[in-house]
Amino acid sequence: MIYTVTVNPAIDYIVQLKNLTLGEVNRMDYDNKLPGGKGINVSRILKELGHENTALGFLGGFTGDFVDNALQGLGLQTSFTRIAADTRINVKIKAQNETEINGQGPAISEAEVQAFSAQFEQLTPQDTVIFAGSLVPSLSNDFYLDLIKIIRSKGAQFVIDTTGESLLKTLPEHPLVVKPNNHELAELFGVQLNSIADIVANARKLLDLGAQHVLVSMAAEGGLMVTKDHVYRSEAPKGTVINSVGAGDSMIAGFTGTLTKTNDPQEAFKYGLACGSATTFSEDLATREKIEEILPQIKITEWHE
Ligand SMILES: Nc1ncnc2c1ncn2[C@@H]1O[C@H](COP(=O)(O)OP(=O)(O)OP(=O)(O)O)[C@@H](O)[C@H]1O
Ligand SMILES: O=P(O)(O)OC[C@@]1(O)O[C@H](CO)[C@@H](O)[C@@H]1O
Repeated sequence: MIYTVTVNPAIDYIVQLKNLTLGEVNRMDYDNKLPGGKGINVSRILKELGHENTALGFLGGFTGDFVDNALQGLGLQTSFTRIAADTRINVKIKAQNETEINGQGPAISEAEVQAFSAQFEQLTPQDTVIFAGSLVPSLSNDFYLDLIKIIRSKGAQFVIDTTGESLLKTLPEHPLVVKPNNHELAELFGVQLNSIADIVANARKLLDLGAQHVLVSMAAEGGLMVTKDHVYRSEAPKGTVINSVGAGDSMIAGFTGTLTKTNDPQEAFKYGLACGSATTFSEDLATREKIEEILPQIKITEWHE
């Protein structure tokens, strides 16, 4: 079973207007509320692809009820821990350009954390846990790492989509895959990445530090997969960009779902790329139909120095 963990879910409040003028009263042309949070997005794409999964995390208040109902409506399997405080609302403004205003997230009590963490005792070596998204301020920076240690003690795999020090700390526990984008990779090692060779050299550092597979996403430039013996590259298919929210989550879902099913990293990379682009070309997250439309356009080649 694949589990996704969204510690800090959200209602993604999508607001569309032609022009946003700061300091003025602006009127929306269109708005929509979607269940959001990176792990939840991963779960939604996994489900589209037919990979059985359960979404875990914390939900509270009327906003938490909204997210829960929306996920039930989508037919997602969930096991969220209820909390007293309200789940956050993240504002996504689509005007001349895209602006996101994400909430910090609710406080989570020690008892709520205990109830959540107890679920990890049931894991088996057949399970994979995907952590994605920010922590809430009341949790320690080692929250993911402590859970990862439990996961590894059960022989299960984990995937983590985070950045900076929080990512580096998890590498000795051998994540199945990590997926920084090229900017995050540069920041992680305090370097400038001026060429594919630079990106590959720094992605290799993540392998050396313990990651089993490294993907580097490069938005409209496509992506790279770096393994011990090979580097694969793909351009991104061309299309009209409608929504960039969730492209990275979709890539993680496509890659991890396919890898755990087929054990074929190249096939998994292909699905990851197709899911990322399919979401970019959709209003909400990609549907299976859109992913299947994009899949034949993905061409992976081996990259050599
Ligand atoms: N403009 C685009 N055109 C085509 N494909 C895209 C585009 N943007 C993203 N993708 C696809 O989605 C993948 C993931 O996107 P990106 O590199 O933006 O991840 P990210 O920075 O984690 O995204 P986000 O945080 O916005 O979800 C890319 O590797 C690419 O395959
Ligand atoms: O604040 P975080 O947890 O880093 O990111 C949360 C978020 O921006 O990520 C998703 C897109 O990747 C959205 O659904 C959600 O609002």
